Amino acid sequence: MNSSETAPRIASARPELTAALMAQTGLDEEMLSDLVHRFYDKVRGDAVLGPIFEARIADWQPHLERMVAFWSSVALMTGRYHGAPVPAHMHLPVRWAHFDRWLALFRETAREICTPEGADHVIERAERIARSLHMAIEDAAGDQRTSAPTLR
Ligand code: HEM
Repeated sequence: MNSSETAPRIASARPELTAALMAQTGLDEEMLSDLVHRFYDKVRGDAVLGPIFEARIADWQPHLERMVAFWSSVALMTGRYHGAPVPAHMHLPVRWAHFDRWLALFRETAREICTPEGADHVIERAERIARSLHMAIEDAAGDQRTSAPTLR
C-alpha cells in the first residue's frame, strides 16, 4: 500500500494517525462539521444554555469554524486547533448542571450525525473534557474563596 492510499483527505500534522482514526471511527471533517453546526443550533435554542452563549458570542461563524478545528484535533488528532479552552470557560456562570445539559445535547446530536463508533469516540472525549473544564472552574472559584483577606 503506498502512502497516498493511507493518507487522510484532510490536512493533518499526523497523517497516518489521522487516517487510522478515520478508518476506526468512520469520522471525517465533513461529519464533524455537521456535528458542530447541528449541536450549536440546539445549544442556541436551549432555554438554559442559549442565553449564556448569546451573551458572549456576537459572530457565530468564527466560533463554529474554531469548534470544527477543535473537534478535528480532538477526534482525529489533526493538530488543527491552537486555542486555549480553559480560560474561555473560567468565568462563565456555570455549574455541573450546565455541563450535564451540554453533554445531553452533544450525545443526542452525535448519535444523530455520526456512525455508532464515531459517536462513542466523540462522546467519550466530550465527557472527559467537560469534567476537566468543570474541575478548572471549581478550582478557580475555590482559589478566590481562599484568597480572601487573611486573618490578623
Ligand atoms: C456548560 C457548558 C459550556 C458552556 C456554557 C460553554 C460556553 C462557551 C463559550 C461562551 C465560549 C466562547 C468564549 C469566547 O469566545 O469568549 C466557548 C468556547 C469554547 N468552548 Fe465551551 N462551553 C461549555 C462546554 C464546553 C465543552 C464541554 C467543551 C469541550 C468538549 C467546550 C469547548 C470549547 C472550545 C474549544 C471553545 C473555544 C475556546 C477558544 O479557543 O477560544 N465547551 N464555550
